[in-house]
Amino acid sequence: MKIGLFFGSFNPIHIGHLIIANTMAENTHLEEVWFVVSPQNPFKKQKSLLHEFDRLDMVEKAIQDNYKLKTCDVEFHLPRPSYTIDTLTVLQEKHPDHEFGLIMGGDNLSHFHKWKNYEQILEYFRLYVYPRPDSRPSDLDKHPKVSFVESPLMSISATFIRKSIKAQKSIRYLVPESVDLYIKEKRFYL
Ligand SMILES: Nc1ncnc2c1ncn2[C@@H]1O[C@H](COP(=O)(O)OP(=O)(O)OP(=O)(O)O)[C@@H](O)[C@H]1O
Ligand SMILES: O=C(O)c1ccc[n+]([C@@H]2O[C@H](COP(=O)([O-])O)[C@@H](O)[C@H]2O)c1
Repeated sequence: MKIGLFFGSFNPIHIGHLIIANTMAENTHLEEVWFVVSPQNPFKKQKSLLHEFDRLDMVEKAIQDNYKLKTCDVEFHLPRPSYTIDTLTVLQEKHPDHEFGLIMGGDNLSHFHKWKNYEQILEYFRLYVYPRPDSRPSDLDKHPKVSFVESPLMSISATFIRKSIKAQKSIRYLVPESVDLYIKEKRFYL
């Protein structure tokens, strides 16, 4: 099976992530998209980073009615910070029959040359990139293993959502209703 691995902090998951995952599942050869929740991005040190279990719960609530979308908590059991090459090695060993590709936003492609063993990732895995406003052009834009999936640009970010919650503003429509209710119930990001 062809699986797209969508790595992220998802702090919290928002409709941008869901549109990206669905676009990839519908418009590429990928048959399923797995949301791989990362406990700790090597480049991000955030005070407002929720526990990984809470972020995973929100992803589960957001994707429950779409059979092509799944969650993956493999990085919960791996050393921190979460280096993608190590996770890919573990996943490929666990699932030798699956063909994995990586899904990311254009902002992550611009910084991809700083990732651990990025050349090795590109040797073995295809990258499916969703364009993001203000992403800087990258030398990898035309790499044979990199495919841009053309789709409408979205300015939405988890940072904007966290700021809105702190400022007591509604985040209705920016996240699925189930996630909005859960954030309110748990008083996250206040
Ligand atoms: N609006 C968007 N357009 C394109 N890609 C996006 C968008 N939002 C998130 N992504 C991509 O989704 C993946 C996970 O992103 P992440 O969980 O960091 O969300 P974020 O909104 O960028 O969060 P934050 O604002 O906290 O940095 C990354 O590959 C990121 O590039
Ligand atoms: O492996 C690396 O060197 C590396 C460097 C930066 C980011 N990543 C991963 O990229 C994913 C996107 O992170 P984020 O926080 O932008 O959602 C997340 O899974 C990180 O662990 C991985």
